[in-house]
Amino acid sequence: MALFMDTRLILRKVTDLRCLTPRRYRVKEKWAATHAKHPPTRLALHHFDATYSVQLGKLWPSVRVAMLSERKYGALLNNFCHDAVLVDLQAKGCRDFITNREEDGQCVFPVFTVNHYLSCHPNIKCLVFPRGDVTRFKPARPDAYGLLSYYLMDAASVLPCLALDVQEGHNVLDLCAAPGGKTLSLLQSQTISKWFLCVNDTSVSRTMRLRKVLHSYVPKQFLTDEKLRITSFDVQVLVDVPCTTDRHSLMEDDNNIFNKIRVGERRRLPQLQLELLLAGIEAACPGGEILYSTCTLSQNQNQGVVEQAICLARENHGIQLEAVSLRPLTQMFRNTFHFAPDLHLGEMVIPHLAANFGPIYMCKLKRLT
Ligand SMILES: C[S@@+](CC[C@H](N)C(=O)[O-])C[C@H]1O[C@@H](n2cnc3c(N)ncnc32)[C@H](O)[C@@H]1O
Repeated sequence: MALFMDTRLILRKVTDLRCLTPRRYRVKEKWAATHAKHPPTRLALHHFDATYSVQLGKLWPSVRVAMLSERKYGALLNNFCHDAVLVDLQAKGCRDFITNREEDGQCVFPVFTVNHYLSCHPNIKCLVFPRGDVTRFKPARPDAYGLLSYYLMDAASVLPCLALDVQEGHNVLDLCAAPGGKTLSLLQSQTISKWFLCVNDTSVSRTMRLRKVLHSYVPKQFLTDEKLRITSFDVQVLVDVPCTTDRHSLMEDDNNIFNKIRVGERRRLPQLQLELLLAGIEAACPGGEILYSTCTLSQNQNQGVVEQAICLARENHGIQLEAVSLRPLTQMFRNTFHFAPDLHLGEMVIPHLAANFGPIYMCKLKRLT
């Protein structure tokens, strides 16, 4: 017994790394200097409590609990990978929420409308654990060619790509593309060889991450200049703008937009979002479609930006736009995600403890002139 106690004592001492650090290198942590009195995560929570309790009313307490809990991921399957991970993941209890929707019950929309989104993206597969199951995915492993088998992302982030509805012959512009989750979803489409994709992002470091993601998941023959260009323009435009990234802001103090030194940047966000959406609208041809998306619950950054963009495009550029209903899409996935009820413009996945995805806001506009 005494021996056992001694061993435990020694172990505890060894795991306390301070005893392995020479005294002159030890740093005494200074709380006042190293820990902000009001960490950005707390500032974000105060801000969200003030604005979202008004905006979401009685929904806010449950959305708040979900946002402060561990988020749920989806595994976007990499169709270019040669390993049979789909069967493995299904054996673990996952299901592809896009094609396997039995538990979504009866659909109230005509079959042709519901199937429309899927007919264009039969290959996009995103696996999720069932409602209420918070099992984590293991990191993806490379196949014999070095391509990773799946990409972990908020499963709701696939919805803007489905909503964009890319078809053969389209030119696609992903205006704010890094680190590349949505680009990768778009590239999984069966018709990838029949359209051109242009991806753009201002941030050099994030564009490097985007390149790394693409090279880890997509074979070289699809990354040639004729198929994919990493810069900026055309018909279908995905405008996935920078926003207050509500979940990140609540959970991580690093790189947090609620940090006091970033107040100006945060206040300028709606203006930047408006400029990006207008750039996307101008880049689209008449008849083209623009998909605006964010990962915030904020009305100012969502419907507010879209309303202003519709107005300014008409007044300043003579461009007429109409909002395209995404209701068929939300009906399709209503048992996988929780959608905000009755938004007058666009649709929004709201976090819920049983399906802790989002927030993801999306609004589709069609350029008429
Ligand atoms: C929400 S993230 C995009 C996430 C990406 N679509 C994905 O699914 O992985 C927003 C991106 O917008 C980029 N960004 C910020 N200002 C921009 C600008 N003026 N033009 C283009 N991209 C911009 C940021 O660098 C950031 O990578």
